[in-house]
Amino acid sequence: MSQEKLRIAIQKSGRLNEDSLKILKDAGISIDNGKEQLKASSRNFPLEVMYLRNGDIPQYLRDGVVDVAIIGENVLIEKGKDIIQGEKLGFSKCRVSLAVPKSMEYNSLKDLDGKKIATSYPNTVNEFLEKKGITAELHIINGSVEIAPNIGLADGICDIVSSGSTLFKNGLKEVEIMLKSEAVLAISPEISEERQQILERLQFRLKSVLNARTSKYILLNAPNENLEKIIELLPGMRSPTILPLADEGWSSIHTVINEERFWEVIDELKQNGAEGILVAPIEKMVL
Ligand SMILES: Nc1ncnc2c1ncn2[C@@H]1O[C@H](COP(=O)(O)OP(=O)(O)OP(=O)(O)O)[C@@H](O)[C@H]1O
Ligand SMILES: O=P(O)(O)OC[C@H]1O[C@H](OP(=O)(O)OP(=O)(O)O)[C@H](O)[C@@H]1O
Ligand SMILES: [Mg+2]
Repeated sequence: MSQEKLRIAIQKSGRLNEDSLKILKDAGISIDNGKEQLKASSRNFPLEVMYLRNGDIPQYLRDGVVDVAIIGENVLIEKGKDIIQGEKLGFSKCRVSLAVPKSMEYNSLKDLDGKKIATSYPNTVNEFLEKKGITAELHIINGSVEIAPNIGLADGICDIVSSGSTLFKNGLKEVEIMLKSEAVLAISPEISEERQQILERLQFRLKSVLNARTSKYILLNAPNENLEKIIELLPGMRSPTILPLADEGWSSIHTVINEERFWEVIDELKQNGAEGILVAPIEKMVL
């Protein structure tokens, strides 16, 4: 058996670190030591983990120093257009937006023409404004961007927004959403054939975890005369399992459903006489 290992970059500390390690753990990959060491190995999967700064990861992928990474999509858009983007991982959801002081009258992007914008995402802002025919002067800063208008450094900002509370606390309002982002798997264009095969095994596991995270196992009892209508509402993986109840005229229905879809159809299920509805989490889901 080959000794080859897939080298994955995970953010050393910050918003992506915990969820990245969690998704690997849920995929059955145990990583041996803490992140005090910058490198760690898995004992049950051919994976070597490198803990790096998120912002540095695109360069490591480009150089082929790491094969794959978990990184914010926004960072790939800013400085990793040549990096292959894989699965979206469903966490660290945010947007990259333009914001201005609450007191500024803002009607359209034209109001930013000739203005100063502070940001850590110069390429993203330039590309966005260029497409819209707006010219602005950029001030590139690496953190605490939201403070820039208050200290007279800029007229507006472009930064990450999630709950909006940082903007609010700094007296800013979000005026344009430039892009939406979440954590993604990023793949080096230099990945070797052998490591590509390990990557495919990793992707298969991650997909099973992601499918399971968004799905629920549901069980309910329903009167037989409404079975057809209920089955229509709950298509399941292939089709639902129907078992007769000891109580004549009733059946138990078992199926898998996307959680969002469940909330959409719950009222209709009840209207059709569904009772004793149980919703259970799924640990892995292989399609
Ligand atoms: N408030 C937020 N809510 C949700 N996701 C966020 C938020 N802020 C940042 N992110 C996402 O998490 C990623 C990492 O953000 P974080 O602030 O931890 O690192 P950083 O300081 O940008 O990078 P580095 O690791 O280079 O220090 C961002 O690129 C973005 O995709
Ligand atoms: O809309 P909100 O929920 O307030 O989130 C947005 C804030 O979160 C991020 O900063 P972070 O907390 O990661 O601090 P950092 O600047 O040290 O990276 C981002 O840079 C914004 O400032
Ligand atoms: Mg941050």
